Amino acid sequence: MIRFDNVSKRYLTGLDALAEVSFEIEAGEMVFVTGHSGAGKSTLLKLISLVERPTRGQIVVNHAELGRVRRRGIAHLRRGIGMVFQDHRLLMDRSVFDNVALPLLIAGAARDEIGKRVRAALDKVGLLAREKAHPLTLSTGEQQRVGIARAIVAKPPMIIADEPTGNLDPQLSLEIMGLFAEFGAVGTTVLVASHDLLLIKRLGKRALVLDHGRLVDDFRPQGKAP
Ligand SMILES: Nc1ncnc2c1ncn2[C@@H]1O[C@H](COP(=O)(O)OP(=O)(O)OP(=O)(O)O)[C@@H](O)[C@H]1O
Repeated sequence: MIRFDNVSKRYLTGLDALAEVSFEIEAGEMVFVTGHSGAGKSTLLKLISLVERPTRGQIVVNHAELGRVRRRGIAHLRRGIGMVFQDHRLLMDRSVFDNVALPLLIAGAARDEIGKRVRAALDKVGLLAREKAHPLTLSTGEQQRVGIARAIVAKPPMIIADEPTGNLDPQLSLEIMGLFAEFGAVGTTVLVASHDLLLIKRLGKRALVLDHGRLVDDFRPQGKAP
């Protein structure tokens, strides 16, 4: 779950990237955050993963109040969040398997456990047959799916994704978003930043709309009351 209470973020430049933003996302919900370029979408995700700290307000993520999380606690908090990026940030000199295994290696998982979990994650994104391949030999959509497998391999209670379909064509984008929706359906909280309104509409999910750092709409598809 994620809760923002009156959260504002002013960068050192003096720019208010977020202003008095409040919302709550329950465990297992899939929600989009959308808005124009520069509206504050990435900033909102960075506050959740503690890449940035808010100037004012309170944020609770997976029951942890972030204001109380000190530098030493950040790695622990991030283990509870699977992160997906537009540029997927894969290690190009490692195999698909090794890329997906990374979060488990960092967490100190046992070798046979790693094998089992990596294959389960690759199976979920439809890439089980490509575990030995190198990311450079995969299509852009496949690379993005490796990034998603890496994000879910340690079974985090939450996934956040920043423009995960930014480089993909409409059909692939829909497939990738469909994957995220599946994770939501099994109890994972999913928050996806996207400017693709058409795609968001097709998915029929809740959408937080930012405009110059302000939350101007919390759109819920019909039949899904708060
Ligand atoms: N580290 C920073 N220092 C100063 N200003 C920043 C910093 N990061 C972002 N900004 C500014 O804050 C505002 C919000 O940026 P943010 O990246 O959150 O928007 P966004 O909605 O994700 O945009 P886009 O869709 O273009 O990625 C923008 O005006 C941006 O220039």
